[in-house]
Amino acid sequence: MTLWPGGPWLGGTSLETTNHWLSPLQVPALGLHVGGPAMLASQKDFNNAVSQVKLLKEDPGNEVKLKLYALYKQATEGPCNVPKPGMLGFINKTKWDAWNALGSLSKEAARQNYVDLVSRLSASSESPSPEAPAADRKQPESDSLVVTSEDGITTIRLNRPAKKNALTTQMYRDIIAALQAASKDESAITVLTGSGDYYCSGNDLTNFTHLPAGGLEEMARSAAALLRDFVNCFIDFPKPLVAVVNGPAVGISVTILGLFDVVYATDRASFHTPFSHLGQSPEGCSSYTFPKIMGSSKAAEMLLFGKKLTAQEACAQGLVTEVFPDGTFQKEVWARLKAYSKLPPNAMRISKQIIRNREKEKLHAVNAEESSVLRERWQSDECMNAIASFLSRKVKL
Ligand SMILES: CCCC/C=C/CC(=O)SCCNC(=O)CCNC(=O)[C@H](O)C(C)(C)COP(=O)(O)OP(=O)(O)OC[C@H]1O[C@@H](n2cnc3c(N)ncnc32)[C@H](O)[C@@H]1OP(=O)(O)O
Repeated sequence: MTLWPGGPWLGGTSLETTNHWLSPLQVPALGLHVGGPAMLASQKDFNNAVSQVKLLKEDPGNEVKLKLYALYKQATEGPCNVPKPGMLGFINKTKWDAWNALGSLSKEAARQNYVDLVSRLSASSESPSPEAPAADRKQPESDSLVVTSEDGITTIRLNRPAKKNALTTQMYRDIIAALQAASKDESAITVLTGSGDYYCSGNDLTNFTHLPAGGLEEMARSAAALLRDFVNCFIDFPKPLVAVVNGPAVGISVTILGLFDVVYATDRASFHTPFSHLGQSPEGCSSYTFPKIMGSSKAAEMLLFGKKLTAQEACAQGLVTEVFPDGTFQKEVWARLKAYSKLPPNAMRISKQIIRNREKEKLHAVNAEESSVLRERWQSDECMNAIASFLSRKVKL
């Protein structure tokens, strides 16, 4: 099926005509409503993305063009409220379905998703080769992250055991780079794990103490942008992604587990999302994935009240795939992963795509919204006081 046949309606499939992808109504003079949370893409970002689409070197394929179309319509006109085309207008109907599927997604979130999608397309069309061998991998900027590739498995290891593997700003950036490299390398499976007795104690709370020249507002803006980019990488990661949870997990290291394909945990692990205690709100798409995984009331107990789950409880709730005795955890898990890594990699990728793809746009929208809400939270007294209490050693979770 081609959704973009040559013809007056949509233009052809060649890249010279990509400026017609959005032309059922001809791209209007973009006099769009701008509003909503300030951190979402600006009108200018959106206009730039619309121009950038026309410069893509590779045709992104019909499925992606359909997404671009739907997001464009939602961003410029809001939810689909035009009558459904009849069966004979097959292309119109397919496009209508794509737009309609975005439901009540706000114009601002659609605009952000459009900008994110174009930026991902631009990045991938600029990448020099689809396969970056492990030897060419750019090593992380600091020792706090160690990336290795062996036996068909790329392992990203948080390596700051003295600080319970708390995530510094540089570590978020390094993880993003490591995931981007892993998505293109020869490995079949990618693993995230930690060094020492903790898996990860979440965001390094001292990240909030390095105030840039623009003050608190600028700090919150850039942290929200980093958070959004970080979580987007997990949403889009194309290969099987496995968390090897070697000890307690806190905050964002727990919430993103909903974006992993498999989660193995030692029986020493615990899972803690103390957002209210910290004056913060959920991220990592957990406001969407947790209720789906464990039901809304169990999710609320974790995300609103900060209930800490044992590994067995997390497994019973579906957040963890399997729990292993601590004494044999590493041996058992790695033996299993090595066996899985020998399975045909393309089949695993394609199966993951089928399982995850229809959720992706939703997850991007959730991520944009959560990041936007957190940007405000990080500037609140509740959050500032909680962080100050931790840093002055008055409170430990
Ligand atoms: C830009 C994107 C932002 C995304 C936002 C995400 C939100 C979150 O992730 S919220 C979760 C934030 N995490 C926490 O609140 C955990 C705070 N840490 C603790 O409560 C405790 O340290 C612990 C329960 C994790 C461990 O307690 P334990 O007694 O075993 O060890 P400690 O002596 O406290 O820790 C050793 C050492 O590590 C430092 N540290 C631990 N966690 C953090 C952290 N999250 N941020 C900064 N520093 C941390 C702790 O201060 C100790 O340091 P010193 O040895 O120098 O005192």
